[in-house]
Amino acid sequence: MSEINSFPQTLTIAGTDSGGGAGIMADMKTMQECGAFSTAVIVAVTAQNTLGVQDFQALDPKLINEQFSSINGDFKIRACKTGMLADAEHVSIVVDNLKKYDFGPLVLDPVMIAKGGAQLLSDEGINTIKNDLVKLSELITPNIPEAERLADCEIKNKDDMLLAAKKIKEMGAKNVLIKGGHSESLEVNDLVLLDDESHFWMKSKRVDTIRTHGTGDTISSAIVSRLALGDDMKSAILYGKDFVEAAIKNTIQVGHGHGPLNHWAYNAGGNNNEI
Ligand SMILES: Nc1ncnc2c1ncn2[C@@H]1O[C@H](COP(=O)(O)OP(=O)(O)O)[C@@H](O)[C@H]1O
Ligand SMILES: Cc1ncc(COP(=O)(O)OP(=O)(O)O)c(N)n1
Repeated sequence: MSEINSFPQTLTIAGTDSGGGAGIMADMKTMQECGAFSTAVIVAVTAQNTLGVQDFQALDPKLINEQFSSINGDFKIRACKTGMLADAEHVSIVVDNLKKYDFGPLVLDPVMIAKGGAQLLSDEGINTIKNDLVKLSELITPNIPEAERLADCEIKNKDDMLLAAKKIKEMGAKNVLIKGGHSESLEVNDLVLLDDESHFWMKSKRVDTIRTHGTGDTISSAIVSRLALGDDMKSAILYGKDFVEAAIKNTIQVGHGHGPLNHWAYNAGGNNNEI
């Protein structure tokens, strides 16, 4: 007889996206495709579609604490991630619960601003992430504007990215992935700075599309899933990059704006990596 909770289980702590493309919705679709059973603590609810974020509200702290308790009381979570955390109070609630329960390695996706421009984390919330949450993370995955904010520097080229990654690692993150999707170049360069201070670049061709809603959620969730399945950090990150690349390349036509990714593509054999 198989043991209860032997199946790889993950947790996403984030906000919902009514449009289905980002946040907890993208996380759970990705985790499903990557072979993990996903659970979720909802921190905030957004009214959102591919055109932008129309409204959002963070949940009552008591209900957030109860969700953590419910998950801890029944499942064996092997790896977890955070996404949209709204404000300083909610970041602190998450920090307290991550200290209280063992949910395995944490991948911190420091979501700040959605592609449509909506601010999903207050300025105070950014400070609380820097002071209290970064040090709990096994991996932090900022995009370029988020890395600039965390490291308090401007990123104009690959040297700047490496400098920022080193500064963020000094804040207490074990491993750092700076995603290059927001650069101007025809090539997308993601930087990985590992625990042992070594670093490498993940290079891919920029796909000419506006359908990139939820790219950050998708790569971080694929990484979390692979960690839960037993991969080491480097293998999990490389897998995450392949997964998101396939999901961006194989566009699906949904919505009028920044459309969602194709989360089926990787398993359908959709990533022919030419570079
Ligand atoms: N147009 C694109 N073509 C190819 N890869 C992309 C593109 N946009 C983003 N990516 C990749 O998607 C992942 C998420 O990157 P990014 O968009 O920078 O993060 P976020 O969604 O958090 O803003 C990274 O691996 C990045 O290289
Ligand atoms: C609820 C929620 N969480 C996160 C995001 C941001 O997702 P991201 O992967 O950075 O993609 P964009 O929204 O920037 O396209 C979100 N929008 N909503």
